Amino acid sequence: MKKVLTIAGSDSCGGAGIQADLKTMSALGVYGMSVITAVTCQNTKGVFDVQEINKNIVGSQIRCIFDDIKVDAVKIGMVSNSEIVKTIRELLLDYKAKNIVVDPVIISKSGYFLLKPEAVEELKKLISISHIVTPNIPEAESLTGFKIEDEEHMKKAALEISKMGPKWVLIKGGHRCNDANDILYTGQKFIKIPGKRIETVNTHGTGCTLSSAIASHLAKGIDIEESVKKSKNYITNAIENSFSIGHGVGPLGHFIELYNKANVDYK
Ligand SMILES: Nc1ncnc2c1ncn2[C@@H]1O[C@H](COP(=O)(O)OP(=O)(O)OP(=O)(O)O)[C@@H](O)[C@H]1O
Ligand SMILES: Cc1ncc(CO)c(N)n1
Repeated sequence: MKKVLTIAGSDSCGGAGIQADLKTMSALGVYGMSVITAVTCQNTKGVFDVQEINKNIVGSQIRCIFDDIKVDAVKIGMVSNSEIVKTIRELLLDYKAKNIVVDPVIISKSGYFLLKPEAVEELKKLISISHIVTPNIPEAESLTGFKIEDEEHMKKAALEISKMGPKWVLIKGGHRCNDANDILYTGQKFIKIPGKRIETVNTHGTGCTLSSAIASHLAKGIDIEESVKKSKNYITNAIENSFSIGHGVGPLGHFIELYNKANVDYK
């Protein structure tokens, strides 16, 4: 069985972060492992408190895994502060980690800063060692410093972010209200990843789920373009099967049987 590591924050209500990552990996038939960078106190209404994990403990978790287990892909989500980001980058380089997917988590849907603003420069260095980076529109705006209002701007942002050194860039369009099209930049060309917009409030953890799905598909040896397309199918189905559990933004449905029944192109 392929083994995928998520390095991210814990979400107490289970919709995003480590919990969403592990649910996605199980649904896609890979073995999920975790390095926790922060514990967030979170529910469907928002993020209320955060305890960052000491960088030495983050480093120690990473060493425990790589010293013992062959890791087929790594997904990185919430990384909280510069010291944690630097520790992760240095160790992944030391261990020659492959198939690194960076979801550059900066701000939660509810508006809570999950990355200290001064850590953005360090985050760019982490992006430089990634196979693929998957910013949403606000994150792409923070990384590039310009406003993104249409697909041309998404392409311009992809070009700018590509100069930071990742092999591929996926700009996610979930924050635009008319469609759910994403733009993939291969370093040579743009590929439009079309998406149909689903009208629901229950979209907690969409970014975490998409990046974990990409890491899971890469781990299986699927090429990057196909991995992104299969993961887009997975996220669309998970949003279609999302549901309400509290008073706010509910989680996605990681139900592989509904995914298979939907007859989406997935092996
Ligand atoms: N309402 C929706 N209908 C269909 N697809 C959506 C919808 N919202 C988001 N998506 C898709 O979900 C994926 C994740 O994109 P999104 O922009 O929501 O990520 P995100 O903001 O990083 O998520 P989060 O920070 O909540 O984890 C993208 O492929 C996007 O197009
Ligand atoms: C722990 C965690 N990671 C990522 C997100 C996505 O915004 C979130 N809400 N919580």
